[in-house]
Parts: sequence; C-alpha cells; structure tokens
Amino acid sequence: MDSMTFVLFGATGDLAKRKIYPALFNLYLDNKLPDSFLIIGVGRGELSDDDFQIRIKESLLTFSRHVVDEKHHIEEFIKLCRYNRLDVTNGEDYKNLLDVIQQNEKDREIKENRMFYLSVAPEFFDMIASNIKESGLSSTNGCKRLMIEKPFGHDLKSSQHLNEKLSNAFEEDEIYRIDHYLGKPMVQNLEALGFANPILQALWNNQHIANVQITASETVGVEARAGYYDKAGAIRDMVQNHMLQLLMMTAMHLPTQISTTDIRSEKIKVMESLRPLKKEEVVDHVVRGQYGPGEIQGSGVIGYNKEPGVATSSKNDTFVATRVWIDNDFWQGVPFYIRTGKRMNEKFTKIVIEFKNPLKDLYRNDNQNAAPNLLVINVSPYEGVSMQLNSKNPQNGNLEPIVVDFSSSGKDVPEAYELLIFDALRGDSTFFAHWKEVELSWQWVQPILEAFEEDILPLHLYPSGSMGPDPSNQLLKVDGFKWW
Ligand SMILES: NC(=O)C1=CN([C@@H]2O[C@H](COP(=O)(O)OP(=O)(O)OC[C@H]3O[C@@H](n4cnc5c(N)ncnc54)[C@H](OP(=O)(O)O)[C@@H]3O)[C@@H](O)[C@H]2O)C=CC1
Ligand SMILES: O=C1O[C@H](COP(=O)(O)O)[C@@H](O)[C@H](O)[C@H]1O
Repeated sequence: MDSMTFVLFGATGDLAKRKIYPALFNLYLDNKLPDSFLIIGVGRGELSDDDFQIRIKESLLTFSRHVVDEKHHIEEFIKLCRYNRLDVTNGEDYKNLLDVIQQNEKDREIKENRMFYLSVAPEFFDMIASNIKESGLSSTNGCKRLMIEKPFGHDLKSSQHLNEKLSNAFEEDEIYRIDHYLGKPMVQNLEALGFANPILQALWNNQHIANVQITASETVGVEARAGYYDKAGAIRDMVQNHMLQLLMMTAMHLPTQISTTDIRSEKIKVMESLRPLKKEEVVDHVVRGQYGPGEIQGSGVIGYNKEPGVATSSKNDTFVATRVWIDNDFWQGVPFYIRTGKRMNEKFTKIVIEFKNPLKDLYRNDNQNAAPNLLVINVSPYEGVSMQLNSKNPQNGNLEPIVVDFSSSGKDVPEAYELLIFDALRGDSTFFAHWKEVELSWQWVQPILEAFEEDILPLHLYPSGSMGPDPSNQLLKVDGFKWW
C-alpha cells in the first residue's frame, strides 16, 4: 500500500481512545498499514510526542483485543504516532501542521498521500474542511481523503448544507462517511451470503418472503451523552443512519458484479423505492417510546427523564419502531419492520427474514405446529446465521421447529473500525455512506422528525429492561406477524 500521513482531529477524544487507536494497532499487527505510515494526532492541549504516545499506549492496554501477547508491539506502534497542537478554529495552526507534514514527506521521500480523520464535534466539520483547503494541506501530488463520523447533519436541510461545504474542499469520492454498522463483519457478509448462495438468491423476493425484521436493541441508557442525545433521539441517532443502512444492505437487489458503484446504485434504488410517509401518516406506521425506570440484568435503573442533563419534561424518543414498504418489483407487498431502543432487555442486532408459510393453512386442522421458516442474521454481539426449519419429531410424529445454527463466536473477528479504516486506506469506499444515500435517508426521515416535533403521535413509556412499548407489538400484530 502507498505511504500515507494520517491526521487525526480529536486525537485526545473518547472515540479515538476507544476505537481508532485499537483499530490502527490491530491493522499494524496484521501488516495492513502502509509501509511508510505516520499518525499525527491534533488537539488544543500542549502535549509532547511522549505524552501523546503514553496516552495511546493506555488506550491500547484498555481497549485492544490483542494486548496480552503484544506489549512489545505496542512500543513499536506508538513510535508511528506524533502530536501536533492545533485549534481547529485557528487558520494559522493548519499552516504549521502543513510544515510538519511536508517536512516528514521530504525526509522520508514519500508521496503526499494524506488522510484527514475528523473525530470531533460535527459543528467543526465544515470549518476544518475549508481550513484544510485554505492552508494548502489538500494541495498534494498524491491523494487526499476525508473520513468523517456521524452525525451528518441534524435534518435534511442541515445535511445538505454540510455536504455543500464539504464538497468545496473534497470530491465525493474523497469523502469517507463512517457508518460503523457498515463495518460490522456480518453486515459486510450480507452481499456474500446472497451472492454465494443461489438457494437464498432464489428466495430473496416477495414471492417467498412474508416480512423482514431489523432490530438493534441496547441495554445502555443515554450514558453521559444527554447534551447530544436529547436533541437527536433514536430516530436521528440510529434510524436515519444505521437502521436504514441495514435496510439498504438487506433489500438491495444483488448486482451481477459486486463493485462499489453497483452496490451503491442498488442501495440508492432501495431508498428511492422506499414509500414516503406523509407527516399525518406517521402515527399509523411509527411507534415512539421513551424508557421509564426498570431493571437491567437484575439492577434497578432510572427513567430517561431522570437522567443527568435531561429535562423532566423531555419528550425525546429512546425507542422507535416503524413499518416501511419498498415499492419495487422485488419487495412490493412485503413489510419491513425496524426497531431500535435503549434500555431494552438484551443487547443485540439482528435481521430476521420470515418466509411465507403455506403449511400454516395445510395443517390448520391437524393440530400440527408448522412454524414459518426463518433466516436469522445475527449481526452482534455474536456474528452468525441460523435457519429455522420444520422437522418431524420421531417420538410423537409432530412437526417441530428446529434451528440450524452457524456462529462465528469465539473466533478472532475484526472490529468495525478496523475494517473501515483499512478500506479507506486502500481507497475502497464500498462500505461507506455515499452522499445520495445520506440525503435520501434524511428525506425519508424528515416527516417523522416533524411529526415528533409537533407531537402528532403519542410518546409511549416503556419499562427499562423490556422490549419497548406494547404498540410496537401491535404494529406487527395487525399484519398477522410478531417480532421474533
Ligand atoms: N464516542 C463515541 O463512541 C462516538 C463518537 N462519534 C462521533 O465522533 C466524534 C468525536 O466524538 P468523541 O471522541 O466522543 O468526542 P470527545 O468530546 O471525547 O472529543 C472531542 C475531541 O475534539 C477535540 N477538540 C474540541 N475542540 C477543539 C478545537 N477547538 N480544536 C481542536 N480540537 C478540538 C478535543 O481535543 P482537545 O480537547 O484536546 O482539544 C477532543 O479530542 C463526534 O462527531 C461524535 O459524534 C460517533 C460515534 C460514536
Ligand atoms: O452510533 C451509535 O451506535 C451505538 C450502538 O452501536 P453498537 O455497535 O454498540 O450497536 C449507540 O449506542 C449510540 O447511541 C449511537 O450513537
């Protein structure tokens, strides 16, 4: 891989500590970093390179999945890391950074390939991008790339505004918008599952599939993020990005060639076929909830509106369930249900494909138990695939559901950030969110945001430790289904 200078804005922050350094370290251990690679962390504090390297070491000892046998490699890895003081609001600081980078490129006689990773608050994104341009940091004889963390805007308008600003400094194919759900190994496996298994390919349509259910359930509450989360809610925090990306990856019609452009265009087609909701219709297709007090794994927890930083009167959504329709030839008539919430009774993300069940009517009067066939794609915490089939119990002759299970748990599976940073380093943007996908997602979500803001639909309280409010079950019940 070509040489690269990796500039990390927000190098002293939480995300860098928990995810980015461990991911870079794992890539280093797997020999997946460019031969000549320099990490320059920036922040406002006065840190020496040594101070910075000690911080990184601490982060690796706490968060890397590889530390026990690899302590000596940590010492080698941190030598790749330097610190540069920079206030993102100060144009002069970027010129100093340019001097440091140019000097290093000259000393090592390497190409001016530069990656800028923005792990900072979103209000800085456009300012940093334009300062990178103004200072000359982006005038290189190599490649320049921008990696940014969500949120990409707060609604449709602000996301369009942000994109306009970013595209003044970077071309679309130079922008790598991270959606860490796209980095989860099982999500990356979805295309292969369909592509490499004709049996699934043949069944992946409305003739055979009754409904699709996508759930991301969390046990954590708002944690220390009330400042951000109370303005975002589950709809912006999870649905607009992660959940719609899972929907696109599940519903896309597999292209004949698996190229970045083909996958993108199929994902965009899904979003273009998503039936739009009018604000007044939101109440019939969306359930919003907020967690109350309850119990998580045997311990009592407080309700959302008692959390530090949250107003008692907050009507913020910590749970959203919705029914969506994809109006194209493959999916016409198949409801997709999406559900996500905090303080639920279990932490998992999974996609369940429920197949049509003609046996239900056949065996109706026979006291037999013909359950629908289910394909369950477990995204996290354990990656795996299972299939629910029907089989005859030899003891009583009754049909019973059996589960054929594959789980990769226990294997050394790479982290999402590791896969994504590796892809960005080699210029592969398949598993990053393209602007068009982001824009169409905001467009679809916009009436829901407005309906929430105007309080058009009820906010259902659910006990912490449950699977959300009961109306979320009703959403499926009226269609003759249940959450699996
Ligand atoms: N933490 C997480 O799990 C996740 C975070 N994100 C996103 O990642 C981004 C970073 O989040 P997180 O790490 O949690 O944030 P933190 O608040 O922990 O860190 C913010 C970073 O920004 C730097 N910073 C703030 N102001 C300036 C400034 N004027 N000039 C230079 N640097 C500045 C700080 O450096 P210093 O104070 O040293 O100057 C610090 O390194 C955000 O966009 C967030 O939404 C996305 C998904 C998950
Ligand atoms: O982006 C986010 O994701 C996490 C959930 O991610 P997971 O990988 O643990 O499933 C969520 O807790 C957070 O609120 C949100 O910002």
